[in-house]
Amino acid sequence: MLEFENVSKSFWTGTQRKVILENASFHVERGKSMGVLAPNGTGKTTLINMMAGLEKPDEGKIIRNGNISFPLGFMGGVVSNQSAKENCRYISQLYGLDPDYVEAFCRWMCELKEYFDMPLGTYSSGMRARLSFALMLALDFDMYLIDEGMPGTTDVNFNEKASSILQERIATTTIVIVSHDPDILEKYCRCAGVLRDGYFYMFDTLEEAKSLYEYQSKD
Ligand SMILES: Nc1ncnc2c1ncn2[C@@H]1O[C@H](COP(=O)(O)OP(=O)(O)OP(=O)(O)O)[C@@H](O)[C@H]1O
Repeated sequence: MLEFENVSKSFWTGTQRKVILENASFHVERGKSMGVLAPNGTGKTTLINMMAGLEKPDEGKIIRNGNISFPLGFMGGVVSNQSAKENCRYISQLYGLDPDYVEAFCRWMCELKEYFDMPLGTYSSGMRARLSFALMLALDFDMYLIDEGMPGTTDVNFNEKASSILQERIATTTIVIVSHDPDILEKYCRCAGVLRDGYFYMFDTLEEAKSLYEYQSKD
């Protein structure tokens, strides 16, 4: 469903090469949700962006089959001077979905009240995070890409609602979560990888990935 074949990626900072991935090969199977453990600053966002097709590898191939989401938190498609209602209806049309359904789902999910009809420019970062998450769930993807677990919202009700919807979705879709925190992966993932210093190690179970990650973290 998603396959990395000998993928390499690095950034030139002006003084050195920051290596994100060195010749990495792994795949995500349909129905087998995957976690990736990676310390902060090592390339979580870059990896998720490559999975979403937003960032290209320097070398190697990324094969994407099925309907893969944009990364949770990615707000590239929304327009700040328009309301959540207008954005939801517009984006639903781009994906060929019923605008009434997408609007109703997001209105229920994010609990933005009157702000749902006000421009996004008036939202707090938590409100934007809630809208982004609701939109992602409304758009019915085969695979959901999530950077660092749940959105950065302190709204306990929303987090509980979002977490239970995501749990339900696991039965019919595939989720990829990249995080520095093994506890975040626990609830959702059936297999996991570890990314560190450009090397990607894939394991059949989260337990094995955690053992390596925790061992490496002792250094
Ligand atoms: N366009 C770029 N040019 C140069 N360096 C970049 C670029 N994009 C990312 N980097 C660097 O690559 C490294 C990995 O960045 P990335 O955002 O993917 O990591 P991350 O694990 O998601 O980080 P964090 O945990 O801080 O969210 C960082 O050192 C970052 O500064």
